[in-house]
Amino acid sequence: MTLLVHTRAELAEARAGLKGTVGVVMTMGALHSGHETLLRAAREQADHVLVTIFVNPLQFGPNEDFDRYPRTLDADLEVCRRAGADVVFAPSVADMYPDGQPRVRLDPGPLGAELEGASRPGFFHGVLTVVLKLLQLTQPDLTFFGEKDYQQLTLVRRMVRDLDVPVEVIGVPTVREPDGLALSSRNRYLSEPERAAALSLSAALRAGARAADDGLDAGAVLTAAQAAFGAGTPGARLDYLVLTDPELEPGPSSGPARLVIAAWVGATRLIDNAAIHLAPRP
Ligand SMILES: Nc1ncnc2c1ncn2[C@@H]1O[C@H](COP(=O)(O)OP(=O)(O)OP(=O)(O)O)[C@@H](O)[C@H]1O
Ligand SMILES: CC(C)(CO)[C@@H](O)C(=O)[O-]
Ligand code: BAL
Repeated sequence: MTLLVHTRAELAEARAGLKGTVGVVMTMGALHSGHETLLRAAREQADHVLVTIFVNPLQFGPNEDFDRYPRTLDADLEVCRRAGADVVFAPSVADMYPDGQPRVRLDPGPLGAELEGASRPGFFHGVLTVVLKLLQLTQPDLTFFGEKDYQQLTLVRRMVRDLDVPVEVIGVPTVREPDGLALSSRNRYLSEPERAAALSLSAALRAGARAADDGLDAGAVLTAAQAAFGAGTPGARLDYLVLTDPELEPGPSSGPARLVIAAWVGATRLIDNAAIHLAPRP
């Protein structure tokens, strides 16, 4: 049985009833198979699964999609039930921020101003603040984050390490549509032609990974990825396409690397990333 709770008091009571290890999956709802994979990973690795569903106003910029973000609680509960979640915590904004917007917010450090943080100022302050609050409220042993939001996963890991938060962060590989598009709640915004244009992101990542597998160097990997992006169905506008090391520090010239991409498709901003293995330099 899946118990739905809305308030802190209800959550505290439900949490006290969970004996054994607890895995928490944080979401903004509009659940899809990517979320379901996180829930199933939690189901396998923890005795109990607690899901949070909260569209966090703190991480949205003034011109972003907070108001229009899909809210589909009934369908989300069905997904949670199917995946065997024990508790769903779906607070209101007033439940989460009873004193209004918090004046104290977590500083994500320099990486918080790069990539997603450069395009969405204040985004990671809002994300890390709500993640820490939800960790405090739910007290998990394990918490699961998708690699699709790779910079978010990296910063959550860093926060947990830097602030000694007693939880294990588990990264879950990106779930994709058969044609390569990374599942994302924002895919719901896409029209049919935009859906076709959105494939430019994953095509760029695939081309970059192929170039690295062929032994090409970092510069050529990036060039191959840019060319594949440009050759996709018109309609996607690149925000960034960057080759970094696995910690999102500036690009390595050999060994493990990460190709990260963000693009606008119409009014929708999508992100994706892939692991790249650069050949050893001669
Ligand atoms: N395709 C996916 N594969 C694996 N994990 C995912 C995928 N999509 C989302 N997640 C993870 O689910 C968690 C909740 O994400 P969220 O509710 O923001 O969904 P989303 O699809 O990323 O939404 P949005 O479209 O707003 O970015 C995050 O840890 C996120 O990385
Ligand atoms: C981690 C999160 C639930 C915080 O609001 C959100 O950023 C998300 O869904 O990835
Ligand atoms: N999926 C990460 C949360 C956000 O884009 O707002």
